[in-house]
Amino acid sequence: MNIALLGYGKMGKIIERIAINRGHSISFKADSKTKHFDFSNTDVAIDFSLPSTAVYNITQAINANVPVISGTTGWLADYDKITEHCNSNNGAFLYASNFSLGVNIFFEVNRILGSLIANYPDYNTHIEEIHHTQKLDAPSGTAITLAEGIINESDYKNWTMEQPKANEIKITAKRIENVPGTHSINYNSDVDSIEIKHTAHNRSGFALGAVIAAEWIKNKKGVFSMKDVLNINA
Ligand SMILES: NC(=O)C1=CN([C@@H]2O[C@H](COP(=O)(O)OP(=O)(O)OC[C@H]3O[C@@H](n4cnc5c(N)ncnc54)[C@H](O)[C@@H]3O)[C@@H](O)[C@H]2O)C=CC1
Ligand SMILES: O=C(O)C1=N[C@H](C(=O)O)C[C@H](O)C1
Repeated sequence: MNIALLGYGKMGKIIERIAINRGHSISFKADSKTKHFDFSNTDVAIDFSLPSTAVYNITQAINANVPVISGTTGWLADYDKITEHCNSNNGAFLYASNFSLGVNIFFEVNRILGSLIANYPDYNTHIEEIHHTQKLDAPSGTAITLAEGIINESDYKNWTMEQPKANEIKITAKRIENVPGTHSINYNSDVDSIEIKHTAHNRSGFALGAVIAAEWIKNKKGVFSMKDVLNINA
């Protein structure tokens, strides 16, 4: 399969290596200097770029009738606009805040724990994410997905990075040199605490998940998530 890399930074380079190891070719690589995207020899596009460029990149791929997956975070205010554009053009699009298998399992554990603790209001909920210092957005897309997972199972209505109100989940974002991505959810009461945590040791898990998603979406139409790729029905 021929893959276009929309974004050739830390993630784009690892995706290239894993895609080639799995027998794929790179049709073109776009970075901040690329003026024109030539999708003529592309089966699937993979966008890992910047919060400010993801919407443009995804739109270009959809307009060229090329299935596109995006791992770029920090642009989700436009998610509904993109899914409408995809559906009205009979395109194929998949966004995941985190492509790693481990985090997608973690999302399910988070959801189940959130639904269990929802019955016990003595526990205070706190999400913490830690990333490298080059990260442009905060909180991380993964932390937002984790918060939404808990909100869907409980009386929480929102997340915040400020002082939380009673129905808000507090998210703390820390930036530390070279950390690929660590997420933990802590439930704390006066008598005990429960914590679940996912630690990425490097970026290969994200990149492998993105290539697997690209292989999966080829020849499909619609808007998808990693639940579809990994066949998670929980
Ligand atoms: N969903 C997931 O599993 C993961 C998501 N991410 C997200 O992916 C994004 C990229 O992460 P990194 O590769 O670490 O960042 P990076 O800063 O290393 O790379 C971004 C690349 O985008 C390029 N770029 C800038 N303008 C562009 C344009 N108009 N078109 C195409 N490319 C352009 C830059 O030249 C740079 O090479 C971030 O939003 C990050 O949060 C990162 C890791 C995993
Ligand atoms: O910017 C990163 O590096 C990462 N971004 C994603 C996010 O915002 O959740 C996924 C991963 O944690 C690495």
